[in-house]
Amino acid sequence: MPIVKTVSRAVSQLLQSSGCGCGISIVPVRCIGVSPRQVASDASFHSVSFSESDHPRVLITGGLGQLGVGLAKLLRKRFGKNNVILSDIRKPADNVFYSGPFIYADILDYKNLREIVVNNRITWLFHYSALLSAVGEANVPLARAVNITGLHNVLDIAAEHNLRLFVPSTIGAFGPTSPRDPTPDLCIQRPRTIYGVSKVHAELMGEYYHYRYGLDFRCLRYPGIISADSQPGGGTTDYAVQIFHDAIKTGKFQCNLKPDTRLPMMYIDDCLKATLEVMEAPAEALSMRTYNISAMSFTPEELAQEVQKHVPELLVTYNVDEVRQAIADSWPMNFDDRNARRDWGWKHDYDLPELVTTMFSFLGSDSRIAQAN
Ligand SMILES: NC(=O)c1ccc[n+]([C@@H]2O[C@H](COP(=O)([O-])OP(=O)(O)OC[C@H]3O[C@@H](n4cnc5c(N)ncnc54)[C@H](O)[C@@H]3O)[C@@H](O)[C@H]2O)c1
Ligand SMILES: C[C@@H](O)[C@H](N)C(=O)O
Repeated sequence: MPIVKTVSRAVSQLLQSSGCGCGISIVPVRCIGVSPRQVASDASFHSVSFSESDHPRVLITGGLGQLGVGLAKLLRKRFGKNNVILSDIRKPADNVFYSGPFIYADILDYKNLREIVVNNRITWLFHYSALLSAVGEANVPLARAVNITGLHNVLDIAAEHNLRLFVPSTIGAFGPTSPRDPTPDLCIQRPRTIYGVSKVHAELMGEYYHYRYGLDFRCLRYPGIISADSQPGGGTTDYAVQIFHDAIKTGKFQCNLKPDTRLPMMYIDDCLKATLEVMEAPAEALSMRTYNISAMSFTPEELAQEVQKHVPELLVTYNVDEVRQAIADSWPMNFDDRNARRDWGWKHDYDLPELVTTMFSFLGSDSRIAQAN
């Protein structure tokens, strides 16, 4: 394949001329600053860098989903509004459009993505575009394209332009043969969904690019994320957001998982805090490039009991969705995140009671069932 040949030629040229002390048999590939889609002749063109003291120039892909708008808000507070560009293939709501830079970016369009990175002098990329677990099973070809081909585009552009790259992984990157209670960082990963397979692929490709091309790849495996002001995009853990809306609007909630299905979960503020922290962590602190992060773990029954402390009238019934249940039954019940806590000081703020109180105060406790009826 021509690309492979070009890269290997470039690599051997570099090995001969760089004077970096790399041996041929055991290659410390961090010395090799060649990106996979870039020939050696224009490598120097991309070596233009910015002062270390500058704020990063950030691009978020797939930014109009459950997590991206909150991430943009957090990063804009830290780095300045105009240093953070939100992007997606969907049309943004007015409040999002007017809150800071927004741009159309289809991650399947390699040239367009590269143009955005170049024209905006992007230095950090948060790659949020994905099809989640349940919608992925409903459209495998699209999930494969977005989650795998899209990731390849992002990886190549990040390597080529020397970006720091964050790609989220998930509890869904584990499967029925993984230890489930708790699930450590390093263990068997044989997920049975296209979503999970694509996320294991992302973890491995990101780490490979890190060791092979020196890409500054960072990855967290998120639990199911719970947020008040954004809707989940078609996952297995969506019930844990929907229950709050239904409790307030109708006082009735039909859960699509069995009452005793235990899954790791996290409030969005903790998730976004961890994301910024791992991106800001000094490289020397990171003994790994992919970390589990954990906060709490509960079943639908336990969540319903906590919600009923705020809305005692809430009626919960169960109508199990076989696809989602099978997925949930293959996922971790508890996540072991000791490495994140040790390496870069990860610490969550929200346990189940604080999560539920915060969700209700956000959603407006005075609009609860009593008023809705
Ligand atoms: N929300 C969670 O509970 C959770 C948990 C673990 C991991 N994650 C990961 O975090 C990331 C963000 O999750 P989310 O919940 O915001 O997802 P989401 O499904 O809500 O949003 C994904 C976004 O990707 C966009 N997208 C789809 N195809 C695209 C394309 N071709 N080009 C550009 N954008 C495209 C969609 O328009 C959508 O806005 C994902 O990678 C997801 O796997 C999320
Ligand atoms: C867990 C996570 O990856 C997502 N919320 C899903 O259920 O698919």
